[in-house]
Amino acid sequence: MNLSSFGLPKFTIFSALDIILVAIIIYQLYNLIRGTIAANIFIGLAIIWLLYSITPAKKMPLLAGIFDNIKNVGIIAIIVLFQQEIRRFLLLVGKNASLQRNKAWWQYFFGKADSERNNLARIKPVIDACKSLKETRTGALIVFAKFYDEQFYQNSCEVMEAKISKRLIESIFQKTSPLHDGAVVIADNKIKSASCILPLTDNTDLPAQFGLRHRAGIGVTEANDATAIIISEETGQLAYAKQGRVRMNISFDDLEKALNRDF
Ligand SMILES: Nc1ncnc2c1ncn2[C@@H]1O[C@H](COP(=O)(O)OP(=O)(O)OP(=O)(O)O)[C@@H](O)[C@H]1O
Repeated sequence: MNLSSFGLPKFTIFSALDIILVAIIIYQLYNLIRGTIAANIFIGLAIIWLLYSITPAKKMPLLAGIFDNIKNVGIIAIIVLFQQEIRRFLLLVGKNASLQRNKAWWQYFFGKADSERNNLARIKPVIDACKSLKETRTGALIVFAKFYDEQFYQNSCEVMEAKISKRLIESIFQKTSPLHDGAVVIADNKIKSASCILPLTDNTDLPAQFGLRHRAGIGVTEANDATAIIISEETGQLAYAKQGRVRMNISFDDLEKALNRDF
């Protein structure tokens, strides 16, 4: 029996592909906004759209008129409101695709062990530095950027282009260092910059004890394809931020796993 005999469109390989691709896009969008302020905006827009679709235009012309006007500027409003999410989504699609391809080629030619060793070489000094910063209760903010967006970082940072080393990270965050205020950004196997002023998150659901350092650490992961380690000067605790969400009091084992997975 043919589905089209019921008046349904014919199901082809392209229909399956269509459904799979739309499902992937919806899943990625859901992942991008889950737990962030954008999720609340999305719910707000969905409520307005629902009200618009159930408002009887002839019986309630004033309300319908307002919704009509909102609809007319809708696409521009969506672009403005979700600017950061759209940017992250496009970065994810573009840059991740090429990074993954490079990783796959690297592993194909040089083997998995080599690429893991390479990963450890950049993660270990950072974890060792975090251990010592935690012990001495030195506040720190370390950002791992998958893609170093020069425009985004360099306006507010001191350019470093230095080898990743435990002692360098420790000395940057010493209170007497001129570079200790702000964040260190790691990308492309290097400490790219220090003393970076990052955008703060607008999230209102964060714990009261989260000050500017934590807000900047979370904010950068909302605006960019990046993760961040935040070491609290007050408590010495480590937090790990990713896609606008934060894991508090993370252990060093979990931190290593997270960095291995995300970076
Ligand atoms: N926009 C920003 N980008 C990067 N770093 C920032 C930014 N704003 C503040 N900081 C850093 O955070 C420090 C102040 O941290 P604050 O005490 O407000 O944060 P906190 O989240 O409570 O952390 P802590 O637990 O370490 O006190 C500043 O000295 C500066 O180094």
